[in-house]
Amino acid sequence: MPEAGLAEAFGVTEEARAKINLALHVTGQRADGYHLLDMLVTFADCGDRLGFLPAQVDAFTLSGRFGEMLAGEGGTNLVLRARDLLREQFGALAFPVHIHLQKNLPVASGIGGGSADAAATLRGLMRLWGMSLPVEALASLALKLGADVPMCLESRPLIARGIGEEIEAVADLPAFAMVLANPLKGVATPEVFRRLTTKNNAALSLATGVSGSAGWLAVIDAARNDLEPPARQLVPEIAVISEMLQTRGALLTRMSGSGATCFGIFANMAEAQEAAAALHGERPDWYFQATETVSGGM
Ligand SMILES: C[C@](O)(CO)[C@H](O)COP(=O)(O)OP(=O)(O)OC[C@H]1O[C@@H](n2ccc(N)nc2=O)[C@H](O)[C@@H]1O
Ligand SMILES: Nc1ncnc2c1ncn2[C@@H]1O[C@H](COP(=O)(O)OP(=O)(O)OP(=O)(O)O)[C@@H](O)[C@H]1O
Repeated sequence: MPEAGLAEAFGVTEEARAKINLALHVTGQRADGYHLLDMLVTFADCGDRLGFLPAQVDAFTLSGRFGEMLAGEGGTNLVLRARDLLREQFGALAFPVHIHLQKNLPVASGIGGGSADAAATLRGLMRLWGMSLPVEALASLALKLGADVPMCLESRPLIARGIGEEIEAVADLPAFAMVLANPLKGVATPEVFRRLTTKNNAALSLATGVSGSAGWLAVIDAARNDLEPPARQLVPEIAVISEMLQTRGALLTRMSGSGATCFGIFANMAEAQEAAAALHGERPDWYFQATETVSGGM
């Protein structure tokens, strides 16, 4: 469904922006097996889109380049899990709803598509149902849906610690011109964590007073994604696609989340768009998307 169509057909619409882990350090492990992380995160101005409409009975429909991939998953879709969890809070006042998901982001790709969809569902349904939850209650409900969901509720530049629930906004992170690149091989997050050999790495080092794109680029460049080496073992195409981004002029490339999506930061949007078009020409069967990330002062 085209964007205008979604807005016309559904009274309430929400964007589910792609989450980009600019840096991800694994700093420890909790007793329950979850890993402690220290992350610098931003969000792209591209993503999935959701529409919400009152209905006689609950309904869920899908469209978009990757919609088919989720068609057989029924009630396990994070959108429906988010709806059901929120409904438990509001009871009979949470009337039946038709939710439409335009799935534009690759699935299981390290840019938090499912988490962003779940967060957008929480936001959209609270608007449709005309209800809200206290901030802490909403954050803990989000965390039940996945470690990335609390930060996707924010969808602006932030530092996240713990397993992602300790969130601090980063007001001075600038927007970046970026290309997202994915070889369309899904990566199972637990498998990447399982392959980690070192779990007590140094925390992120963020000097105070960093400013401007060049300053932040240097900070990001000095950091890492500790999940990248184990993900590269699982998906050799990650090395290939990173090199393709560099060859097309990226100033910095890195993998996001547990992969396999890699991002390249470019000097400006014109260069990012040109690179994405050239990369698409090289590998039309892969995913390349030029995008501008949101700035902290949005
Ligand atoms: C890698 C990140 O994408 C970084 O933003 C997230 O930490 C993963 O977030 P997510 O996809 O929402 O992850 P969840 O659905 O909560 O967890 C999936 C699985 O990944 C592993 N997992 C996840 C997060 C974490 N901090 N430590 C882990 O070990 C666990 O085996 C967990 O069962
Ligand atoms: N709405 C949804 N969109 C994408 N995946 C979903 C959705 N609902 C359930 N899933 C399931 O969740 C799993 C993870 O998908 P998702 O796209 O969120 O991964 P990811 O981008 O690697 O996330 P993260 O960066 O948070 O690790 C997939 O295996 C998929 O089957």
